[in-house]
Amino acid sequence: MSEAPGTPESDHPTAPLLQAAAGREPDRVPVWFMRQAGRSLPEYRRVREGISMLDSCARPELVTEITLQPVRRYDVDAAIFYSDIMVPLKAIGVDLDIVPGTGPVIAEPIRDERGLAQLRDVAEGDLDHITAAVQMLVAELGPVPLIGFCGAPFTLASYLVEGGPSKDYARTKAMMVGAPRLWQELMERLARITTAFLRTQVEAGARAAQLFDSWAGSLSVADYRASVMPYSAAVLGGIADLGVPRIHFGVGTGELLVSMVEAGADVIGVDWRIPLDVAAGRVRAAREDVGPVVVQGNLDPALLGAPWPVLAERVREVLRAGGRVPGHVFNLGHGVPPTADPDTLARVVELVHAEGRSLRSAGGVPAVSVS
Ligand SMILES: Cc1c2[nH]c(c1CCC(=O)O)Cc1[nH]c(c(CCC(=O)O)c1C)Cc1[nH]c(c(CCC(=O)O)c1C)Cc1[nH]c(c(C)c1CCC(=O)O)C2
Repeated sequence: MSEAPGTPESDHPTAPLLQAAAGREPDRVPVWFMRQAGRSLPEYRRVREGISMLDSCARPELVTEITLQPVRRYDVDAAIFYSDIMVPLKAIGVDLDIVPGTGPVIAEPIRDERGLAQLRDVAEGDLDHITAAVQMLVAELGPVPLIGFCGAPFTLASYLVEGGPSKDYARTKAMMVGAPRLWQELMERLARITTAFLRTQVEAGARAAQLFDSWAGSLSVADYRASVMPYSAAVLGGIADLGVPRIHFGVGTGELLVSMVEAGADVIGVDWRIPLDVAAGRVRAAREDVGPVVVQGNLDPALLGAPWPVLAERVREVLRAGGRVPGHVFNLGHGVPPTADPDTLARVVELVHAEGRSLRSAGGVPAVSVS
């Protein structure tokens, strides 16, 4: 943690991602894809051969190569650090694996006070491989900003309590409402661990940070606000001093967007279930004090398999809706599916860059000029 924070805007003031995140109008609509690095790319499958997911995350040269692969292939406006939300837990010694085709699996799920002992704070040296990987990466990336990320406490808790992926999060929610003190302790520990993971990435050179609360959309607003939001707010607040834009994302969060912004987002990630301008409108209507809302999203990833003319029209629709919001970062509504055709993603990037600006101005709302 001896690294001084970078100078996020001043060294590359024109990075479109950072401009859009600040509510300015860049020369082109920035675009990147969640899970742009990974199994949809043949070059990824090649370098991962015979190496487990978690091992690959512990090798800085491999992390660098895999993170760069989509940047080389597509003209995306950001790289996202190749890692996993479970990596900081692995780094503090939690016995877990990432099982191909299943996802994260926990050897001893956390169900009581005793289980909590697995979650110690991050100590000096635990995240050195993360620092090394980020430093190696930013040296190669040049002007393309790196986005650091972490899983939000609720999404991580869902894996730790269930023991693996879940459809209903039944044990997690039962603990949340039935054992509030245990829940609080679990969430506080996770907030500290994930904050350390995120700070490490930003201090090593990441120029934006995304909090993935992928499964928060399973919660009611009341439960989210009472039992989840304070801990996400602690993570987002815990990196506020670093001065990088914070993106807050979840799936199925139409009802939670206002609370997620309140938790501390500079950019709100939106899935495909709600148009971007409607999402921004909800936030502004509820919270006039939050300032210009910047959105990220929100093409339905399933549509990547549709015939190009149909898909292209849907991309334009997203750009028009984003054009009615003061800042838009184009993305999918969730991660790139493993079956996605990389050539299709390349065409989406081209289209966003070619038509994004004019579709934005056709959208109807004058650009907010900050500078
Ligand atoms: C769901 C899941 C997790 N971890 C894993 C899964 C997938 C299980 C499967 O489908 O086989 C395991 C995993 N995670 C990752 C990989 C390798 C790459 C790939 O499969 O594309 C694999 C095999 C990279 C990753 N995993 C993650 C990233 C970073 C985010 C990104 O690239 O956008 C990467 C490269 C983050 C992650 N990791 C997890 C979540 C919920 C998130 C947040 C993003 C989301 O909701 O999809 C838990």
